[in-house]
Amino acid sequence: MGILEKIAQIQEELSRTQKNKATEYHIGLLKGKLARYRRELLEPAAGGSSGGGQGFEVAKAGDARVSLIGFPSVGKSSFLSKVTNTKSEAASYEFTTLTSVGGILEYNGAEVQIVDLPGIIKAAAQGKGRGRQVIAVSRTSDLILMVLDATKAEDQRTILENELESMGIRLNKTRPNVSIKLKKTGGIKMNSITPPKYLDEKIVTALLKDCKIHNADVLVRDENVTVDDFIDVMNEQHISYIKCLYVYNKIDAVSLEECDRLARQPNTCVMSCELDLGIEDLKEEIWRQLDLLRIYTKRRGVQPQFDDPMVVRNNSSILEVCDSIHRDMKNQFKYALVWGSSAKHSPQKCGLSQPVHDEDVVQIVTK
Ligand SMILES: Nc1nc2c(ncn2[C@@H]2O[C@H](COP(=O)(O)OP(=O)(O)OP(=O)(O)O)[C@@H](O)[C@H]2O)c(=O)[nH]1
Ligand SMILES: [K+]
Ligand SMILES: [Mg+2]
Repeated sequence: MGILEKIAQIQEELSRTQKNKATEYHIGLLKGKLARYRRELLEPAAGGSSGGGQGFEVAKAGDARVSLIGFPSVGKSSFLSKVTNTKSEAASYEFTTLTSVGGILEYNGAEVQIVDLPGIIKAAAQGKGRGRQVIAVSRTSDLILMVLDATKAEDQRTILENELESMGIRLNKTRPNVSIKLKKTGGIKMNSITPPKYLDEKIVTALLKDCKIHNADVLVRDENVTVDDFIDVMNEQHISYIKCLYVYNKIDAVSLEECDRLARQPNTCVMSCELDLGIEDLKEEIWRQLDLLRIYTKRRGVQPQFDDPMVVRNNSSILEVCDSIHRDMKNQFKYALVWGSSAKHSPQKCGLSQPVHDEDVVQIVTK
């Protein structure tokens, strides 16, 4: 039996197994097996390309990457052409775009790479259409824009979420707070801060043994960790936690009430590429979600260039600022002077580990 059939068989068994206390354990095991087969399916064949496909993937550029995921003809290419200088062909027929196309959106002095992708369809994760390549690219992004058609049925969003989910992408979720430490002997032990509500040592042991792990210390730091979360941590190398913003396009074609209803959902923006509605709000929301920091570097006695910030990721420190200036900078570093909200007094003298905030002014003093 091939992997696809095995997956189908487990999915079928899961769908006909009633969920209750008595079947909980069995369902957990089935899910563990499902994750294992999916992982096998996604592992690149020896000597083959790593999922992106030859010539499919665009090179990374800019300070962050945003991918456009959606069904055919929802307006992904129209959006790329609208917010960047790159033109991606848009047309009324499906699958107009057949490869990935990258463009740069300039916002608040940052360069955000927007990647337009072919439309994906149901069963993309099983190899239908360009689905797997598209999902492989989306895995490399900092934010997924799930582009939806405001005129289409509600289930488009769930179908896409399921496709991404089955390829190991977790949207708007943080990594479950569990650690698995492999050992040479001693069997499997589970410890926790407060007893987990949805996990016990029996299921944890069975899941690990199914993956040929017989000795490990499991530490559950969050009582709400589920069996699915635990399976994700077991398959960690294949799971990506990525932010997602849901974007309904074509609001020019729905009623005001419908538009209002869509816009009220969490993590959601609405727009019309055709009538140029909501585009500026969406750019602002993309900026907010990416959580980038603008740092103005200055030389001694010279005003910083406020129109040309250096952009670093959230949770960066002076070290990352140094690395962005020059690969060798940290070796010549003596101290930094910082003006702005991260400084206790202005300027504050600090070392490499000092965290920076958005719009800090930084002067690096070298040896
Ligand atoms: N009414 C309306 N039509 C739009 C809007 N944006 C795009 N369209 C139309 O929708 C059709 C598809 O647009 P594309 O940008 O090609 O969509 P896509 O998602 O890139 O499609 P594929 O590349 O085929 O997956 C085109 O005919 C566009 O003119 C909009 O805001 N409102
Ligand atoms: K199209
Ligand atoms: Mg397109």
